[in-house]
Amino acid sequence: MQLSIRELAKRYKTGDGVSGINIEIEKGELVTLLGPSGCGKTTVLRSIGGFLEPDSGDILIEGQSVIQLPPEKRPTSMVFQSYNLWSHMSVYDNLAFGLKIRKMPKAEIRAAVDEALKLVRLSGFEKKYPAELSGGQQQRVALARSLLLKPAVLLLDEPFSALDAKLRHEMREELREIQMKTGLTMVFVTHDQEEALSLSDRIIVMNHGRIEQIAKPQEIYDAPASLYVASFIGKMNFLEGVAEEGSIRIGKLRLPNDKDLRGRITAAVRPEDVQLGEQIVGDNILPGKIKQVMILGHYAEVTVELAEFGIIRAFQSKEVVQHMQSGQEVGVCISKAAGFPVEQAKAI
Ligand SMILES: Nc1ncnc2c1ncn2[C@@H]1O[C@H](COP(=O)(O)OP(=O)(O)OP(=O)(O)O)[C@@H](O)[C@H]1O
Repeated sequence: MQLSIRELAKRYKTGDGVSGINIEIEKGELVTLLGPSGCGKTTVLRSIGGFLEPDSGDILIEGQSVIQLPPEKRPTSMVFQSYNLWSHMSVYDNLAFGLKIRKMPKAEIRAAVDEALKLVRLSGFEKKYPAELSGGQQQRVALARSLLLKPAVLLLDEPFSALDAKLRHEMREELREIQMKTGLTMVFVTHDQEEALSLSDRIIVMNHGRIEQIAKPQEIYDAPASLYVASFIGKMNFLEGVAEEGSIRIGKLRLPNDKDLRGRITAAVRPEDVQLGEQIVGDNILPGKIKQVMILGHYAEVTVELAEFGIIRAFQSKEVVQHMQSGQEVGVCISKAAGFPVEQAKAI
């Protein structure tokens, strides 16, 4: 394993912190720590980088414990949201600095800086100063500076959150390219679920200082491990239901139940698993009334008020909703639901 985190715990004086953190990351993986503000992502990342001393637990990189080492002795490098470039130094000097300290010969430094700038698409920017660069360019320089140090694990703390949406998208793609070219292991912190879903090999979803789920993006989306993950990732409907052996009941609808759950549950239903039709009576149909139809490119988001269950949202193709309008009665079918114990709703 490239990076192993074992039973990491850190409690601040305020009582906040993280506990029971166990993570195994393979070489070349890009893993994101995802969760809302205050859930403990930065605490985990800083512990890996050595900027923060955990109360207990161990961190191993390439099989060696690094827990006793200061940040500069660890085989890690951190990219911060705020870039942290030296404003009085040119791009070249910002990049060369760490290598000069390591006493690398001048010619080698030049070659390494050239290569790093090429990787972040900033060849020719050597003589510029940080103030002459855009936010995205400054972040690319910061990234190049970290890459130059050839860390075993690159740590990225919300590196793109200061950038506008378009640039953020571009930077994600560039980071993915860099990962493919270098095969570098990366741990990326974000509170943006879209960023995590589009970037990661695996996502670690955190909540209140604990890990809720570690899985590939598709699995996190299709099979959330808890109601919290279900509510945090993607759009989701929540309906009251009852779980029995082999089935989940939502009113008169019966859906397969693949979990060992019984009794009252909260059923989570993705909008793409809701179908609308003109037929409003039937065994597998819940009656409802359309509240709103919103066309978004090739599909439409339709909001329906169900007689017994309140609001449900459905993603439909544009063709299906062509003749639908607000106030119209519709039949609602659900093809798939995941049940969660009702108590989990309190933990969100
Ligand atoms: N130095 C500190 N002293 C006391 N409490 C702290 C300290 N640093 C963090 N905390 C608290 O610990 C919890 C976890 O913080 P952390 O910064 O790890 O969360 P985060 O998920 O990275 O949040 P954000 O996305 O806002 O950076 C929060 O409740 C925070 O207020």
